[in-house]
Amino acid sequence: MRTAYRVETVRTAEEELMAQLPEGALMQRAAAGLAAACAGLLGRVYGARVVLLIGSGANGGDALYAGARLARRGAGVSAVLLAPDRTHPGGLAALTGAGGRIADDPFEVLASADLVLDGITGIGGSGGLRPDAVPVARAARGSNAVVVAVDLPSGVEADSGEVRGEALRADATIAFGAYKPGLLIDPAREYAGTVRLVDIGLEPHLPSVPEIAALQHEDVALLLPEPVGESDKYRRGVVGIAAGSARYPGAAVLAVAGALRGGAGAVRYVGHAGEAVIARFPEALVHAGPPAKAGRVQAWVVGPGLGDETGAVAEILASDVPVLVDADGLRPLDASAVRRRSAPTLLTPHAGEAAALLGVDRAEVEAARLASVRELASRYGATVLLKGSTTLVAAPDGALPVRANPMGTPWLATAGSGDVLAGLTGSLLAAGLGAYDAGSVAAYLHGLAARHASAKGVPITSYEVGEALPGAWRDVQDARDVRDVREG
Ligand SMILES: NC(=O)C1=CN([C@@H]2O[C@H](COP(=O)(O)OP(=O)(O)OC[C@H]3O[C@@H](n4cnc5c(N)ncnc54)[C@H](O)[C@@H]3O)[C@@H](O)[C@H]2O)[C@@H](O)CC1
Ligand SMILES: Nc1ncnc2c1ncn2[C@@H]1O[C@H](COP(=O)(O)OP(=O)(O)O)[C@@H](O)[C@H]1O
Ligand SMILES: [K+]
Repeated sequence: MRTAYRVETVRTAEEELMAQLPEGALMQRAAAGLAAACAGLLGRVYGARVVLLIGSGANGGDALYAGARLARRGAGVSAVLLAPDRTHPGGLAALTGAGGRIADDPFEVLASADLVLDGITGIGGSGGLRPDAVPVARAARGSNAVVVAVDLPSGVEADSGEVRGEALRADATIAFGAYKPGLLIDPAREYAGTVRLVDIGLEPHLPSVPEIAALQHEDVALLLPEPVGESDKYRRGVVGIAAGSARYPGAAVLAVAGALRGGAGAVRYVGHAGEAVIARFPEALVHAGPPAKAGRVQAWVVGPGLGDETGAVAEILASDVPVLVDADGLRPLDASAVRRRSAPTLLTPHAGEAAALLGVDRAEVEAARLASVRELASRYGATVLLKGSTTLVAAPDGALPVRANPMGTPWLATAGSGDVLAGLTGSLLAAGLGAYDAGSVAAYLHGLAARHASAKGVPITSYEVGEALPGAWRDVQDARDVRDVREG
């Protein structure tokens, strides 16, 4: 599990740790890790041209001390001071003492740089790059240098992943002690490039519950449902899929495709696209009548491709089993009906649907994913999975970390892939996972399946994502097998 903590939490932990260490030791740990990472990226330090972009805080201090270490190993290091009268004094003295220089013309040194270290702002920054830093950050991006952000790409909001103005686009970010939410959530995550964590000994001082959590293979493996000796198809869980319409029969097929690969013992399809479903999946149980007459299920999925035929939504919400509401099912959604439910509800909007539920513009949701998913979960008293470039899952209980899916791929931005996700998630719900786990495990497997299907980056169809789910499942399960062997 990768975990991220808010700035306030990181600062408290840092203060606790610093109180146990000699003055300046923590910054030296950070700088040593940073310099080592830069050396790795450069391959050869001797003779390399390194440019440091230095702001007014300790983030600049880290960059200056790391620059000094690289200068001692023979790199030509120049510092661009963006706030010359507030530059970290110890860091600057270390750099000049090691033979580093202060650049007169930032654009000249950037034009020939091999590596740029962004030490403009870290966790103390807010509100995008200041105007004087913007042309410098752009020149860094436009150069041939590898751009490395110190702790965070300058200009992004550490706590939310929002980018409220210009920010520096890095190829890599070397983060100290802990991830910050912005390193795991778009749009900021995109600015960070590849993120590497440097251990500065912070972990024992961080609280046990993070702000954001991102599952990894081993975590997902532990959550996958698995049949046991006494299992039969009913005990494994039956998922009901109320999806598709005369106008959109494909959504039904895709939702069933996802559901058949999600661990439930049987998939019941209810709606007007039964023929299309059965033609593709003879194993599906098909009903044309109302959901209440379809037979017992352990979880419902309602919404994909319903078009205007949304009559089933209220009926399904009145049931006493977990319900996933997606797509067209979200339009007629009544918050009080959702809040009244005794069983869990999982809403899976994309940004446009989330915006309609919140009464804001789509762009606002995309810019502030974390705030949006939290607000929806609290307003509806439901678990919410917000789809898109970073899929987030928030539980109605705000005390749980929001889960950020690390496994997405933009190749998933193809019509119908959300239907596959809805079916898959419903199947996991029917198999017994809670809404929070089902949502995050499904997003993970769905993203991994899409990566498999688009191997080496070829366009994929949503049907292929469904077909690739068993491969993704196997991949994740291998992590469990490795752990079992390790633990004897
Ligand atoms: N406290 C410590 O001992 C440690 C701190 N560390 C480093 O310290 C950083 C935090 O340092 P600070 O708290 O000094 O804060 P920062 O260095 O992140 O930035 C704060 C300074 O930037 C200015 N500023 C804020 N927003 C700005 C913007 N948009 N554009 C330009 N300037 C802006 C502020 O006026 C302030 O002077 C961490 O990100 C990390 O890099 C690490 O060295 C680990 C140890
Ligand atoms: N840029 C992106 N990066 C990663 N995943 C994306 C991106 N855009 C969309 N997705 C994913 O693709 C799926 C699309 O679902 P949805 O928007 O409901 O489309 P549809 O209604 O066509 O099925 C979701 O799982 C979403 O998270
Ligand atoms: K930075």
